[in-house]
Amino acid sequence: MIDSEPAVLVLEDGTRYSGSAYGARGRTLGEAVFATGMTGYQETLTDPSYAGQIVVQTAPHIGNTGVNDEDPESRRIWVAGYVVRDPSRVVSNFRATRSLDDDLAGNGIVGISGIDTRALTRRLRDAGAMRAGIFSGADTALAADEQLAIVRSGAQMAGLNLSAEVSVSSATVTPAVGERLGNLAVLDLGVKQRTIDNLAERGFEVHVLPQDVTLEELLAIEPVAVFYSNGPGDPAASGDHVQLLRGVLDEGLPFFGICFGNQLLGRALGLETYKLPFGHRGINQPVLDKATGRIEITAHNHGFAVDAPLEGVIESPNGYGRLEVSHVGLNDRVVEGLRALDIPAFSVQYHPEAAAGPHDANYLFDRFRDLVVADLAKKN
Ligand SMILES: NC(=O)CC[C@H](N)C(=O)O
Repeated sequence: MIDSEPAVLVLEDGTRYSGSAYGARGRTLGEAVFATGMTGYQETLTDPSYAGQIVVQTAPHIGNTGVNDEDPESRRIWVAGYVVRDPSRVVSNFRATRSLDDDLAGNGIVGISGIDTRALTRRLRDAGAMRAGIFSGADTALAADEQLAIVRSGAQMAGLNLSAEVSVSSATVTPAVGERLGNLAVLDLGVKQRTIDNLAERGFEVHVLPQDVTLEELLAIEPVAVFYSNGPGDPAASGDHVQLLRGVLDEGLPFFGICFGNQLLGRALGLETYKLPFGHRGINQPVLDKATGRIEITAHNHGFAVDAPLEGVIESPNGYGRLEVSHVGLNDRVVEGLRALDIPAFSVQYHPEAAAGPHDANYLFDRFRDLVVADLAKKN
């Protein structure tokens, strides 16, 4: 269903884009960011790392394959708002059970269509990610300066802790596929389904734990290793998760972290994180794996990054021995992975689970399994 009810997107710098209401009607606030994937809108919408963000799709035509029940990465849509150029008028796919417009409306997600997403993306690229609001339905009657004041009263992403919003409230268990290696403690900061699947396929019994779990509760499941997931928010506002991770590392447990998990490993080891001007969001980002010299095309979704020298060995300021940057983003030379040299811990800033593709980085789950197997052999 496409209609022409008016809607407006307002950026905190005062820029306004007029378009049509898409999805639910009303008002929504969030940080405006752009995502460059040509495919995978369902995976984008259901990625918990997008909580608190209004996502702009740079691909102009969205919704062609509708919405199916197999591709979601979590139990619901998490974006705060959705911006597209040209929504598909027809749904054409054998798996589709509904249209994207209906799915957004059903989930209460306020969107806007018919705006110049290319101009908007250039604005966000030049001025940086910023607070924004979408106003439709009765909220279009608000005066422009009133709408702008509402946008400017919204939360800044820097300093925001959103983990409690997205995490499970009680533990869930996914059995290992094939030969069982042992229990894996996964701290759920917004974990994606494909990550759980990949870990289970490597022989882990995957225990997804609430984000406020204590070290004692975590150790009580007798994990052979610990994993920290991706997730929304500013890693600098996640002191409790960093403390928990230091406890895990002090126990000598092998550790793997993805995205938010990479930023928290960096902080646990004593490095700083910082906010990127507009971030990396898409499925076509080149990354160098320094260990092999191989360049991978990878999926990204991050607005913050770890601050560390790209070359050479660093001494952990927190006493965890030597560490190095393992992966480098080739578009802007941003840290995309960390490896500790004296403890069994590593992490990547990007997404080896890579829904909706590409799968170049899938080997990282094997690397984690190998690390745990070696650790178990050493301890036995
Ligand atoms: N996907 C993620 O884990 C994102 C991590 C963090 N919220 C960031 O924006 O950088």
